[in-house]
Amino acid sequence: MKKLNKITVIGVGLIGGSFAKGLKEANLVEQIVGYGKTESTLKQAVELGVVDSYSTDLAEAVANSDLVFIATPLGAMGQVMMDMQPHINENTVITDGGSAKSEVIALAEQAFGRLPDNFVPGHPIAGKEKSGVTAADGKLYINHRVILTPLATTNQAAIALVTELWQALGANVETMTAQQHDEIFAATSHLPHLLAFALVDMLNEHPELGDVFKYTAGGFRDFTRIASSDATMWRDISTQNSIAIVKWLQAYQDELSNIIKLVENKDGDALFDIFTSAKNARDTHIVK
Ligand SMILES: NC(=O)c1ccc[n+]([C@@H]2O[C@H](COP(=O)([O-])OP(=O)(O)OC[C@H]3O[C@@H](n4cnc5c(N)ncnc54)[C@H](O)[C@@H]3O)[C@@H](O)[C@H]2O)c1
Ligand SMILES: O=C(O)C(=O)C[C@]1(C(=O)O)C=C[C@@H](O)C=C1
Repeated sequence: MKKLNKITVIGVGLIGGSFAKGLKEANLVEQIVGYGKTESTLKQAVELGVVDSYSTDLAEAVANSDLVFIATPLGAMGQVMMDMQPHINENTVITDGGSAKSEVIALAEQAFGRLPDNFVPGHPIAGKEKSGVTAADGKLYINHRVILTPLATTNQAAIALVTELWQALGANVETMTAQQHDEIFAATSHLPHLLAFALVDMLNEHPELGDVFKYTAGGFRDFTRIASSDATMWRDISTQNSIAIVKWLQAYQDELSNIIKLVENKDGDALFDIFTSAKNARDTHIVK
């Protein structure tokens, strides 16, 4: 692809930093500028070679940018877009990396008065339980999906540019509606994170178990790695995608209620069928 002049990353943490670092490593942009809340983080981003420079002035950071990537926690995106709106050039493509999409689209409509044709909502399906610029990794997106949720009015050239950039980072880009996205990722990503947080919190709240974490092993570690994820990020996802998340939490509660009954009744055959069906599904679709 043609080398771009300037990209601005707002929120230079794990997701924004990995995007910037990957593009720098691929030598696809003349200048990547970081903007964020904390100047020390931005300085560190330059020192780590994640961005070329930074600005603490949003107007300066977005001026004449080819593309602005918003990678703050979801709860900060509405204000960021409002603050950015008076300064952004109408040819600048705007995209984001937020983990829930319908609310971001509604916030963009509010901030800009109408949804900008150059706004391409997105979500990389890659990450880790670590956050911050020190966790940024230019290879994070290789062989991972990126979901774009453009609207019928979204500019095709803007979609093409965002697609090309993600592909240059090694990602596989797919498109769906924001509603489909929020439903699917409530089930496959948001639900497991809430379950992991709930399990660790529950055991932590039972002092009668003593030093219970001392006795955890691989199974617990695998199940709960994501309970080390950032609390701000997951608070914002839970509140912005609450309807879909509640639906899937309730479905899980129903499944658990059924399993409780089967365990109480020592119904080994029914439990065996559930475990076999789950193992087959996981072995077929996930474990390669
Ligand atoms: N962590 C993951 O696994 C993952 C995966 C996919 C998408 N996401 C999404 O990406 C976004 C960023 O997540 P992350 O894991 O990179 O978080 P992070 O904490 O690593 O980075 C967020 C950055 O945003 C900055 N920031 C916070 N408020 C700001 C504000 N008001 N203005 C400017 N900068 C601000 C922080 O200082 C930090 O540098 C979130 O919306 C999250 O839902 C995260
Ligand atoms: O691998 C992890 O640690 C992640 O949490 C990444 C993960 C997920 O797989 O659910 C988490 C949230 C995102 O929005 C996308 C990806």
